[in-house]
Amino acid sequence: MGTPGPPATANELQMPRLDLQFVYRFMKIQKILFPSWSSRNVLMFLTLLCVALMEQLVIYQVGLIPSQYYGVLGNKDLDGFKALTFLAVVLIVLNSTLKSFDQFTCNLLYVSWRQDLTEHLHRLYFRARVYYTLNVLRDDIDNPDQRMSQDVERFCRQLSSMASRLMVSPFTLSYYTYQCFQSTGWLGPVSIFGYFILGTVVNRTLMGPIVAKLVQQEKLEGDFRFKHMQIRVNAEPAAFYRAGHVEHMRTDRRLQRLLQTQKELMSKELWLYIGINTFDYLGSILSYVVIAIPIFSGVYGDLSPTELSTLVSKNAFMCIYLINCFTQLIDLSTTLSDVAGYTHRIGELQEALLDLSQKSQDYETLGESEWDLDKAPGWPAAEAADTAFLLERASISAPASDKPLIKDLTLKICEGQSLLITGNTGTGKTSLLRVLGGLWASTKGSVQMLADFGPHGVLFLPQKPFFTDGTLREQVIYPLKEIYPDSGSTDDERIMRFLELAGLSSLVARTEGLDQQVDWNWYDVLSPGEMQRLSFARLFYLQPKYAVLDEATSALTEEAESELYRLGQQLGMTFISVGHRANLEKFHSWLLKLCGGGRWELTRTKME
Ligand SMILES: Nc1ncnc2c1ncn2[C@@H]1O[C@H](COP(=O)(O)OP(=O)(O)OP(=O)(O)O)[C@@H](O)[C@H]1O
Repeated sequence: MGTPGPPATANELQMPRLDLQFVYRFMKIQKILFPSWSSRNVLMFLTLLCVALMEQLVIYQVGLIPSQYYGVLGNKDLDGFKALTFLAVVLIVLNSTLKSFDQFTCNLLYVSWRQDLTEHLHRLYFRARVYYTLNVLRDDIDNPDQRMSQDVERFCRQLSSMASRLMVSPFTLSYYTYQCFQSTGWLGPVSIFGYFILGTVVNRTLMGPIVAKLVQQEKLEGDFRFKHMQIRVNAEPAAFYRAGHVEHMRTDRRLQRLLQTQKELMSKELWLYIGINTFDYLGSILSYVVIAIPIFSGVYGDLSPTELSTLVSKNAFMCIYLINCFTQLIDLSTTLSDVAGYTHRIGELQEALLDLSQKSQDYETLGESEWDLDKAPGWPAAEAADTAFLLERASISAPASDKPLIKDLTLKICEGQSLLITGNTGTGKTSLLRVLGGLWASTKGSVQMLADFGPHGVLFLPQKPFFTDGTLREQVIYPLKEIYPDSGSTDDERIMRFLELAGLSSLVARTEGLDQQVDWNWYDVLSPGEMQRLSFARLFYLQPKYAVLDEATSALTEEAESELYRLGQQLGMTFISVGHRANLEKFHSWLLKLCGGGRWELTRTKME
């Protein structure tokens, strides 16, 4: 096993472009959006296609109406006029209904795509401990949260806005190419296609730098949001430091960087807009150029001026329609460059997540089901293991460091043989727990966890207490889900008893019961000592056989600390604790002292 470190990825060196990698990533995302032929999204996509085609048919009919008015008005045909007006009103109502339905289906498709893509990324992100590795140990993927929230949202929105225009284009293009060919021969379609290819090449060149800039802009957008998040989460310490001024300056600096990049993006987009508009307007005279060539080369030499102008008008109509189809596609260039930027950001994240979840599966022993109902407290426990951890000549280093924190540690942690880990700051106490918990791999030797995670197995209380959003009950039973075996009053009694034992009876009054939804952030309203007590209430409720505690009582008095450890012992827990106070020794059989530079000493303690 090697130390997990940031693997050197080619992504860091590559500028995101409109290239093959974009196509590859785009197709991979499409597989998530359209998982099978019978999927909901395919059905919605087909509905959208039908609506868009019907819309085109109706638009064509509406386009013919003005010329028919000339006929009925010229002939003073009142009945014809009434019938035509009725038809026009019906067609216009039909057209606006279809257009609105088109928009509605696009919006539904956007929501459905967003749901599928975000849920897919969530599945990978929350699998095993991928979220930890990605956020803490890898630095090549910036702001995964921004990618899963805003980037996915914008990608799906832009893609859905392109969808209906893009999907009808093969049909309209084929139809009008045929019509254009009928009226102008091969010259019309060939020159229009040539013009479109030229426009595409020019636009693609102009879009290249936009994609890279957009990716950079989204990164800075994520950094800016993160800064605000940092202030929000740390508002109290910041206020103690009177940090408003300095944080104002730093937050503004991030904003400036973001806005500067946005301006650069806009100036790059300016060139693309110039390209698109030039192409649009040049296209409108292209139809006359197409007609002019045979006229000046004498093909229509024998036609009278009237016949010639009729021919010109007919040909121009078909050419303009065909050119219009192409310009609509070219107009999508700005949207496409946005989609390409988001595709790269989401694609990079997806690749990193797949890579990490693949690796974590290789040495993953914890299945999600292990936190399920059948292992909850009060439920018949599976045969518990006598040994929790077995380390053989294990060496540990911090990520991306070759200096060992611990060298050649051989250790067996068995039931009833509690272990206290001490040592100076930075000697690797928490790192050892990270290796025991499977967050880090050892650099040498082997580390085995022989007991399961969870109730009746091993439970970790990290140095920073962790609380989820939700009720007091959800904090206590965490990370079990809502279902628990002794539901109703039996479970309530247990929770109340453990809260009382942890010295938190008053908290129940504050939250007005176990199941009252609170709208506060638990970190803001609980003192550090209360947070540690609540973590212990959780520990008592879950009753693991082995409790791994990382300075879990550092904010409490020695008496409170002893009391909580004593209760834990009475509940039959074996402790693996990191702590500094001599007071703790009496609850442990072994003392592992980390001396720095990889050295360690393992001795027996004098238990009470
Ligand atoms: N994610 C990380 N990336 C790189 N280095 C890290 C990381 N986490 C910890 N370290 C480094 O590893 C060393 C050991 O850290 P560790 O958290 O194990 O210390 P500790 O002994 O628990 O200290 P303390 O008593 O302050 O809690 C420290 O020098 C720390 O800076």
